Amino acid sequence: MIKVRVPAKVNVQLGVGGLRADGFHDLANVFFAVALGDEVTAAPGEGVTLTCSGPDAAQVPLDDTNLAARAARLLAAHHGLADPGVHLHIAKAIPVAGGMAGGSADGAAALVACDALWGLDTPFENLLDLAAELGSDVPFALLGGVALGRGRGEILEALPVTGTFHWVFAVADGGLSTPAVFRECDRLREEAGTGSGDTDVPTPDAAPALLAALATGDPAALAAALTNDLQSAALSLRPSLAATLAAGTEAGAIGALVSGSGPTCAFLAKDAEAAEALATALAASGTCRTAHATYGPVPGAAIHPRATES
Ligand SMILES: C[C@@](CO)(OP(=O)(O)O)[C@H](O)COP(=O)(O)OP(=O)(O)OC[C@H]1O[C@@H](n2ccc(N)nc2=O)[C@H](O)[C@@H]1O
Ligand SMILES: Nc1ncnc2c1ncn2[C@@H]1O[C@H](COP(=O)(O)OP(=O)(O)O)[C@@H](O)[C@H]1O
Repeated sequence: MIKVRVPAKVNVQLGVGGLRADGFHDLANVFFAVALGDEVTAAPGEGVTLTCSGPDAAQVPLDDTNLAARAARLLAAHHGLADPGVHLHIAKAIPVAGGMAGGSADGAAALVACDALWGLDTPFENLLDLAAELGSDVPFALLGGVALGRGRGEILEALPVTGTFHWVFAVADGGLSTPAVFRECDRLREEAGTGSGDTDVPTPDAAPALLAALATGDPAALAAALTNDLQSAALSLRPSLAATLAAGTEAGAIGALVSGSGPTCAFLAKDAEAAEALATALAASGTCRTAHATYGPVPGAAIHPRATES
């Protein structure tokens, strides 16, 4: 049995370019991996089967659309395995459809777990290519740390970072659909008269102040540099998130933004103690379902050394 831990992400910068002909947007996506994560276990089985546990398990599809199952089948096909056998179990802690790339994390974890279970020893570069076939966010879940994602987010460059940053995530009731939030971003741009195509919208790039804040490990500077071009679209589709962001700021967060396509809201705290107090205040604020204190950056999908047996 192989157990893999995999992190969720927050986008500390999400610069969104225009809509491309292939339906994706070019991004300057600065991913940041946090300790809040899922665990995916791979055990010998017949065919590809799946179970899921955790408070949000009922919202996770257990059919072939699940990114963990798709990852197992893609890896098997890559190696020409005609009859792959694995039972995957997802212990789900990452909010579902929350803008924290939980499905992508499980896809990355399943690639690593099945690779080990089946003794394939696939080179990391090939795993990254398979991950990009599964989804724009999946390669980062393999890499972890902090990275700039270009293209649709799949072309990664690891970024230098110093120290540990402390975060709180306020989990909303219900999710938001990623394609719907990108569509709303395009609609708001059209409405503002700026155009939404890739010839109208400038190609985004990582902000120098953000890169410096990460490299020097300065939480106040990172807080000041947090940006998300999808935030107004997420707020447009879910206006109640404004109250969540305000509650976190009033409770002492030094920075606040919607995580990716939302609706989870992310708050930066000055230290671990401040993060715990902020999570308690947010959970009691009535503006979210629950709140978790966590930290990062942490590594990408990795086999848990003490949970592996043959
Ligand atoms: C917005 C982000 C920010 O990291 O994550 P979430 O907040 O959803 O976790 C990502 O770009 C989500 O990546 P991911 O969830 O892997 O998306 P994919 O499966 O590749 O694409 C789903 C759909 O989202 C839209 N999409 C995604 C990526 C991108 N660069 N441009 C897009 O327009 C497209 O409509 C696409 O059909
Ligand atoms: N392993 C998985 N965990 C969660 N959702 C999954 C998974 N595989 C596929 N999905 C589907 O992907 C959708 C987006 O989920 P998720 O990746 O959690 O959110 P987001 O795209 O906001 O980061 C879910 O609503 C669900 O239908």
